[in-house]
Amino acid sequence: MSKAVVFVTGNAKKLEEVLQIIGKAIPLESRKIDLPELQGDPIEISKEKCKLAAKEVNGPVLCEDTCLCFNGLEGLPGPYIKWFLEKLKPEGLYKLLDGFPDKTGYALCNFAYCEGPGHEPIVFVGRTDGTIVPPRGPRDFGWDPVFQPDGFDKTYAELDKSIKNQISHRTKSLEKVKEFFSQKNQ
Ligand SMILES: O=c1nc[nH]c2c1ncn2[C@H]1C[C@H](O)[C@@H](COP(=O)(O)OP(=O)(O)OP(=O)(O)O)O1
Ligand SMILES: [Mg+2]
Repeated sequence: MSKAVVFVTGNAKKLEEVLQIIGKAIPLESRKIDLPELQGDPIEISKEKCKLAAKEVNGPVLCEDTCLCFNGLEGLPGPYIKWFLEKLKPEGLYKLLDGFPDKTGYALCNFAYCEGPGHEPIVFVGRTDGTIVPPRGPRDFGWDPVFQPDGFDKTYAELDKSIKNQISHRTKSLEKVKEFFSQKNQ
């Protein structure tokens, strides 16, 4: 019998969304562990984060790392968005682009799956393109108020949760995770 997969995150809002998106497609347990904020290439970060999670849990784990990338800033803040958001708040994120005419950007979610300690993680990339705008909408989840996905006139924060969950970076990554598990369990 295969062991349950543990989704490791320290972020309750992330967990909430993951459970909404994944439904019953993958039976998940969750574990609240604050994994280190690594630096470098986003794919490498999610792999290393997942290895650390697998070590902590000593079994199969999923985790993800989320980036918000500004095209005008060559992809920054990217994986460092957590600290930028914490210090600058949503207003400051938009102001960062003062002097940069290109306000486009993208949200990136890299899920990683690791079978257990010593195994190489597999990464599933999900990306949603959009524009960085002055903050609008509820403040309950991260940088949602400043990200307006392409094709919508509302920010992630203003959109119905069900709409965000149809088009988000997280959903696109999880579609690939679901596909992987459905093949694996055949
Ligand atoms: O859909 C999202 N909409 C808005 N904001 C979001 C979203 N997803 C993550 N975020 C925020 C949380 C954190 O400030 C940063 C990502 O950093 P990231 O390290 O991946 O998340 P975290 O440290 O909160 O949780 P974890 O324990 O899973 O690493 O962007
Ligand atoms: Mg983190």
